[in-house]
Amino acid sequence: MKKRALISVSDKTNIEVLAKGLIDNDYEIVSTGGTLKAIQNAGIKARAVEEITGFPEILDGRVKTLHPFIHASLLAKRENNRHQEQLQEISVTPIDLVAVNLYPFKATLEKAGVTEDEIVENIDIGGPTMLRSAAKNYPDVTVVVDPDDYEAVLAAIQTNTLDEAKRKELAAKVFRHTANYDAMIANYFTEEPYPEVLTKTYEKVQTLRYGENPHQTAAFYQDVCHTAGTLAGAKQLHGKELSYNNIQDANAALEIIADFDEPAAVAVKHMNPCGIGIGDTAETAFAGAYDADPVSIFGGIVAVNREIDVKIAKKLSNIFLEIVIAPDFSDDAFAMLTKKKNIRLLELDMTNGNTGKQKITSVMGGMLIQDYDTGKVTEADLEFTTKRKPTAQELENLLFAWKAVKHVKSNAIVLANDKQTIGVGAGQMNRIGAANIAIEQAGEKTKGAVMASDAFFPMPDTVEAAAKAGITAIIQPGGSKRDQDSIDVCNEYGIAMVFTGMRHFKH
Ligand SMILES: NC(=O)c1ncn([C@@H]2O[C@H](COP(=O)(O)O)[C@@H](O)[C@H]2O)c1NC=O
Repeated sequence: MKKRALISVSDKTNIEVLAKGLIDNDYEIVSTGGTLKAIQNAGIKARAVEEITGFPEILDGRVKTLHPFIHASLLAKRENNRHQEQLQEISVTPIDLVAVNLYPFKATLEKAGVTEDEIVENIDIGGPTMLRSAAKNYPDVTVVVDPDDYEAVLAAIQTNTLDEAKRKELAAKVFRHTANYDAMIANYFTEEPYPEVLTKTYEKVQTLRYGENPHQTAAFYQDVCHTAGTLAGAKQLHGKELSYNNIQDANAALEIIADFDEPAAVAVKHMNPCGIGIGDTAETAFAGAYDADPVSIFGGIVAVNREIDVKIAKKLSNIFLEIVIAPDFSDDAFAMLTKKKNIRLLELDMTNGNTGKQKITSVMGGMLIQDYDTGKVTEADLEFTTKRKPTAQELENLLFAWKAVKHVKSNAIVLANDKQTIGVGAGQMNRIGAANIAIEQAGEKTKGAVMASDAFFPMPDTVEAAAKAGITAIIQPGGSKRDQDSIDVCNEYGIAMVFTGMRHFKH
């Protein structure tokens, strides 16, 4: 007796290859409306599903294969006599292979000007139902959801090697596929940012050579939707594959640059900025980021939010860098940078600053989710706490330093002057420790510079250290029981201190 295959596909790629291969291997084909037409147009024999069900396609295609005859023929166990008798009682022939792919829900969501109706109509119901029935019955039924698998499946049929293990692999792929599909639909319907069940879904971008260290395995996954403006949406123009640490650092660079509208450049090492510069042009911004710490930038990652021209490329070429990210590279800049085999160049339109809505951190046994820290302060938000108010120049530096310190691991202190960071104290277990590192790094440049602290000063020691180093203005959240002690020290040394009322912890 001939075997029976049911083909019902939205993406009709290579459908004739599959259909012909099956016919050559003594299958008969049953198919739905558009798929049947495509198969018959290729000169291949196939029967309409209505012939099997005795029921017409109705409700504009909402019901075509949703029929007990179809699901009985998919779910009946071959070794189960009762199942076989019941099939005979209703005169239904078992189906041995199912090739189904689903209505393009994701592509529909991403279509410009799409209507709610169109989105809802692209929720496939009959397809997943057949896929799941066939996958559940994998010991007896082969299920193919991916057109890329047609050839391998045909080859296995041909060589009689389509065993239960292979059918189980195909079934697992189906359940991952339908879970991903349903998660996209669930997320489309869900407005609640923290629903009782979280159905995030990700697709693999690449298996990485190793993780944070060579003895760890790793892979990079991207959100199935919304990758525009993110690292996952970047185009790699040159260089070898990104590593796990590259991805983390590049992401940190993008999160920082997203906070700046004006020309800005950032150099990142180990997820902390070692230099941030802004300016009237990308060239001056990069000069600032470079001069901020010409030592640490070595082996780092640079992101610039404007086109990289040949002048910047020349400077970049003089340093060993892992990655350069920019919205564009001029032709001569690209030619110059690509002479370096090891540098990776990523093109990314970062103007919309899309870092994604939520930040996820894994913890043992679960995960934490929070909004991205998109908090911003302007002059109007500041509380002027000291006798001396900051000058216009100091104020500009303070607001710049505040943007920078937000992206430094806590406890964080940033010193800045003249549109560039000059000292960064990151990730210390006490605030004075972070301040001392920043002050030491800035050296003589501290004179007349400003200081930003990501959280309040629990005691006035950091202010005292700032005063001794020649810092003239400080920005910090305020809110400590001992704020007044810090204010008193500022007044003693003529330092202008402002409170933001907003904390920027980053762990
Ligand atoms: N409603 C049903 O009974 C049904 N059965 C199969 N489909 C889908 O219809 C598509 C194929 O349709 P056609 O062969 O008419 O182009 C496939 O993506 C398949 O998953 C259905 N459509 C949606 O639910």
